Amino acid sequence: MKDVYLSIGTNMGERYENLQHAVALLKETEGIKLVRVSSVYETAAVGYTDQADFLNIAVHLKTDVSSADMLKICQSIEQELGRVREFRWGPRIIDLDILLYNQENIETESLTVPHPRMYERAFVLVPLVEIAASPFDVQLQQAHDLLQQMDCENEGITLWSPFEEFSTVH
Ligand SMILES: Nc1ncnc2c1ncn2[C@@H]1O[C@H](COP(=O)(O)OP(=O)(O)OP(=O)(O)O)[C@@H](O)[C@H]1O
Ligand SMILES: Nc1nc2c(c(=O)[nH]1)N=C(CO)CN2
Repeated sequence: MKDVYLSIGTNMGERYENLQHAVALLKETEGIKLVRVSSVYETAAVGYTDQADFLNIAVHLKTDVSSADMLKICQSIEQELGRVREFRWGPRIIDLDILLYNQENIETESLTVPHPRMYERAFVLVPLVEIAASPFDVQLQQAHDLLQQMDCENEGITLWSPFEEFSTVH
């Protein structure tokens, strides 16, 4: 089975419930095994900054679903939760991004993996490194190294709910 890492973010409505809902839908999806969910982090908006703070998590999955189908699953969960795409980097009920897919480099019209902006985003790297499985995975090692070079306090990242609390709810 392939190791896949996703980033999930939300800054509209009941943010914590949105995360729980998205994780529950992933768990219910045939062919996906949920390995680990990170703690929940509250993070200041990056990119377009004049919007509410986000809650962000990372999840580790094992699956034989192809990367193209994984993207479709992410998009269908976004739709199920009622995401309306207003503008790039704007507020959203839920956003699921594929960070890493089995250490592969993927470049298609609809999918770029590793996610092109993940290595500059502390809101992605902090939860990802928390649940990172293998020290031998070059991409995860790179995430870890880059995070160490960042000053996370300046990035406005705080622990909102620890891993144990989140993972016992569902
Ligand atoms: N690794 C990836 N994970 C998810 N979507 C991706 C990825 N690579 C490319 N995409 C494409 O990006 C498109 C736009 O995604 P989305 O609306 O979530 O962007 P965004 O969240 O506003 O910005 P960002 O990509 O910087 O997080 C999707 O339709 C999808 O085809
Ligand atoms: N803190 C934070 N900022 C963001 C996020 C996010 O998930 N968290 N997602 C964005 C769209 O990709 C843009 N900015």
